[in-house]
Order: sequence, then structure tokens, then C-alpha cells
Amino acid sequence: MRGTQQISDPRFIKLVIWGAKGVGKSALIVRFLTRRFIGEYLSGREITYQHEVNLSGEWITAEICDALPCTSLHKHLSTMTSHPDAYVIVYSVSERESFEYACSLMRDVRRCYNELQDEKVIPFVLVGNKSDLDHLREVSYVEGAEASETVTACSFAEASAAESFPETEELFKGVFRLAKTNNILTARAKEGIRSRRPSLKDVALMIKDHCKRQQSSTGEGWGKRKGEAFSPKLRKQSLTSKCKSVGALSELGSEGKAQQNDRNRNSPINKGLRHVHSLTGNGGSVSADEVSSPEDEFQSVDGI
Ligand SMILES: Nc1nc2c(ncn2[C@@H]2O[C@H](COP(=O)(O)OP(=O)(O)OP(=O)(O)O)[C@@H](O)[C@H]2O)c(=O)[nH]1
Repeated sequence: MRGTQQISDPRFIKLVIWGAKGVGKSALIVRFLTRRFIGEYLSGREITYQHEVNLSGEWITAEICDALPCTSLHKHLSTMTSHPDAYVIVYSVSERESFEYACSLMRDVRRCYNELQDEKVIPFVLVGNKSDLDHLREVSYVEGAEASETVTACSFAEASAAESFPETEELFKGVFRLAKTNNILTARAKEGIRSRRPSLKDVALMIKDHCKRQQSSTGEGWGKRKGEAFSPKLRKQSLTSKCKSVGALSELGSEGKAQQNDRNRNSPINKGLRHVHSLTGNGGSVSADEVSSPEDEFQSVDGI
């Protein structure tokens, strides 16, 4: 891998989509590229797609790699010619094993990049696909959101490639915007315009900032519950209440859990694509207020 000296072009975004077999990686990509859900997809081959994407009037070139599920991390890193700009790690909400695989994959990839001490912090998005299969659900929304919080600079979404093009499109566009902002800041740091490269905390802040903008532009962005205005303070509250509900969940019996899952399923937030994001790091939580990076600077690369 070319590794640490790579300078990313902000107008060229490379995504790697990874996860267990059959979770719908190809379905999500094909849905985004063609607007269609065709049901059966080629399996067993790593395919890379290139696509021009319009982000608020500005075109970027997106490269999306549908990575093989069985590839070892070592092999994946050694065969890459350059770092991706973001990882999208997919599991199926109807298959717990795929969730566990996604969690270990996320942790391994993050750990590996931490060890590389790469110049760029790569954002992750954990995606629980097949949210239309509610009756077969084995992983709750809360579990997915919680898992994303154990990995630094990781956001979370549920999606259904089968059900919705707009939501899948918004998912991908959101990742591209995030990656592009990160690339711009990293490039600036290298040119000496900014004193240091974006840190993990910076990227976590970017995710938060991204969520706010996403919400104000679509009225239903990442990190937002329907009908709830988003602010860092509110977000903290909603995370607290989410933690409470998780705590309550663990105290419930299986019947209680089933009822709780029903409530989760039927809540407005769990209809369609649902997002929450994480601001927490491996070793402890990073509150939005602690992040030292200048928010103004993120806004100055707005319109992304
Ligand atoms: N119900 C439902 N089925 C889906 C969804 N996404 C994918 N599938 C189905 O899940 C199966 C596997 O989808 P793929 O896109 O091939 O999964 P993959 O992760 O690319 O699989 P591999 O290439 O084998 O790793 C197919 O039968 C799809 O039709 C979804 O959102 N909902």
C-alpha cells in the first residue's frame, strides 16, 4: 500500500464496502448506481465501480469497491494501491452473525490504521441493511448504534437496498460529503494552510457537523430523530436517553426485549433510513464540546 504519503484529491472519493457474505453489499451499490433492486447479484468477485456523483451541484468521481467478504485484513491492505477515503461496513439486521463480523472488522481495520499512524483519519460508516426484514430482525437499532460508538469516527445507519432508492442515495452521498471534507482538510494540512491534519476528534466533529447539515438540508438527517431539532446539547440528551433505553433493555426479560424491539421498529425514527452517529473513541467518550478543532473551518468547506 502506498500508505502514509498519499495525498488525496478531494474530488476523487474512494469507498470500500465490506461485510459478511450475503448482507447486501452489492445490492446497496447497485441500488445507488442504477436506482434498481434486481434481487440477485454476482458473488465471489471483487468489483470496483466508478461513478460521477453530483454533490450539491459539484461533481466528484466516486470509486466504490465491493470488497470480498473472505479477504483477510492483511491481504486487503497489501493489495490496495491507495487508502480508501471511507469504509462502509455492512451487516444484515436479520443475521446476528453478520453483525458480529462487522463489529470485529471495524475494530480490526481501525486498530490497523491506528498502528499505521497514517496521516489521514478514515471515517467509517456502519450500515445495518435489510431493515425491511423487521419480522426476521436479530439485531436491534440500538445495538447497531451502540456498536458504532465503540469505534472512533464512526457513524451508523440502517438501510434497505430492497425498499428505497432515495435513502440509499442519501446514505452514499452522506459518506461522500464526509470523505470529501476530510480530504480537503487533510490536503490543506499538508500544504501548511492548516497547522495539523484532522485528528480522530476532528473527524468525529466533522461527523457531527455533517449530521447537522444533513438534517437542515433534508429535514431528516443523520443523528436526528423525526420532529426533534438537532443541536449538540440535544444530541447529548438523546444519546443519554438512548443509553437509558439500552440499560433498560438489558434489564428486561426476553419478552420485554421483544416488546422493546417492537417499539423500536414502530417508532418514526426506525421507519426508512435511520441514522445515528458516534462521537466516542476507543478509550473513552469524546463529547462534541471537547473537540478542539475549529468548527468554522469545517463550515468554510461547506457546500460540499
Ligand atoms: N429483503 C432484503 N433483501 C436484500 C436486501 N439487500 C440485499 N438483499 C438480498 O440479499 C441477498 C444477498 O445480496 P448481495 O447484494 O448479493 O449481498 P453481498 O453482501 O454482496 O453478498 P456477497 O457478494 O456474496 O458477499 C440477495 O438475495 C439480495 O436480493 C435488502 O435490503 N432487503
